Amino acid sequence: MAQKSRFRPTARHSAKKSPAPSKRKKLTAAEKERSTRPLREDLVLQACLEAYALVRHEGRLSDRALDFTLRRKANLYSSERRAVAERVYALLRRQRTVDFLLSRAHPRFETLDASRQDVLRLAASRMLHGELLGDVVRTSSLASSDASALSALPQAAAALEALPEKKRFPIAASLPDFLAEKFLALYGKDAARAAEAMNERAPLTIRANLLKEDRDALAKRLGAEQVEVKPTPLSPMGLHLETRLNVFSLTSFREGFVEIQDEGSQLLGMLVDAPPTRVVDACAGAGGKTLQLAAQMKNRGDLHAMDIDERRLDDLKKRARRAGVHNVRAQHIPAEGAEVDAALEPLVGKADRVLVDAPCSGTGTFRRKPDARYRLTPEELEHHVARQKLLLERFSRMVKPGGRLIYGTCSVLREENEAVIEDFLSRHPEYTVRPVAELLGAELAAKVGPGPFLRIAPHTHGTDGFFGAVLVRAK
Ligand SMILES: C[S@@+](CC[C@H](N)C(=O)[O-])C[C@H]1O[C@@H](n2cnc3c(N)ncnc32)[C@H](O)[C@@H]1O
Repeated sequence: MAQKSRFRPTARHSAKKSPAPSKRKKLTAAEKERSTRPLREDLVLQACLEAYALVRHEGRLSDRALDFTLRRKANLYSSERRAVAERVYALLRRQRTVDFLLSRAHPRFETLDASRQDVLRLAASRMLHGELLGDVVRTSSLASSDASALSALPQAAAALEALPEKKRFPIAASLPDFLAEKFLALYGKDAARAAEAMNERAPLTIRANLLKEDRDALAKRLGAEQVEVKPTPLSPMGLHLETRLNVFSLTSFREGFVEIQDEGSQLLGMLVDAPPTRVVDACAGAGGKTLQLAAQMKNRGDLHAMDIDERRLDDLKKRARRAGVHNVRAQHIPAEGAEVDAALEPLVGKADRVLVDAPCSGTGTFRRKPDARYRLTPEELEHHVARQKLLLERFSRMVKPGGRLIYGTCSVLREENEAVIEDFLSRHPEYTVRPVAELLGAELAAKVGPGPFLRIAPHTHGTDGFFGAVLVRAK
């Protein structure tokens, strides 16, 4: 990034991807007027500052901070709420770049108070995303010395470009140094492209609930709700929403025809290929994949959904009810100690499939959680890896002879993926790798790419980053 072209005026945030109002629903005269009205920039700025400060200075998660702020700002119109979310996310994605540029462009940036710095950060980020200097200055309530710093951003960007690659890349990609190193090692000459794609806005993707109808029927149903969709290129049950809207407000959602799920997550779910017998989803969370597995099982057999987080399991139960899923048994399990063994004992050696969708660094989902990268530390990554190895070991005990163990993460890092599998196989000669191509079918396998594992990422597949491995236990 940080080529001078970044400062060329390109599409504006809301102008670029806002749905055509007429496509969505018939607007009342008042709504029509509001949707075409210019943003009340002072209110938008206040809301951006509040949400951003909650993330940057108080360590809140970005989605929660935005939710919290926007709930309190009930007077904002939907176009303004969208602008707040887009601007805050855009800045979080480019935070390190923006800070570097401002520290070059503004002689006293580091000594300014936090809120003045944040006003400047938001303004610089908008320029970085293609808005015009004049528009940004006019709508940003900047002190005049701060406004002139913005006009020095292109020179600061040139200074960034002139840095040696090892220094430039982490700043340009807006990644912590240790992660940037890992990206370079993993992707080599494609590292910049990989990081760029992780800094793009993610598509809004849904999965058709195949217990009710297939994706073509769902696309028609959504069309009747004035929602434009496009089939996902890889998953046969996915649709990208072309219109930005609140999915929860759709009748199709409330009636259980739709689940929000990234296309990559759907592909990982497909690897389970769950028969209608006994299946365990060991880290089920709120059930994104559990519901997909229930559909694979045609709502028959026993699907054991386990997690240590009771609240997520409560969500799972609600989602299962909405989706018309009847074969799930949600089980809250302890995280550690002898009680874990006792909780799993009845299923030891009994499951045809065990999915371990392990907690991970989330490096594959940075486009949705742009602040996550700044929280991740090398120590935390080590902790994730140790836990992944432990969980794979622990839950593998439930796989019956001839059954399959499916391991997945939403990380792109080898230490959380291939290395965890290698470690497991070194201690378990009774398991062999089943190449994912055999489960996905020739056509899809060709699109997903070579190798025994599922390894997808935003820059290569347009999905979130996911890893999946299928291990078969000898009979
Ligand atoms: C990647 S998330 C799962 C996402 C979920 N499968 C989905 O598709 O929506 C990992 C989950 O592992 C759970 N977890 C963490 N430690 C665990 C443990 N010791 N045993 C079981 N689950 C655990 C977390 O609570 C979290 O819900």
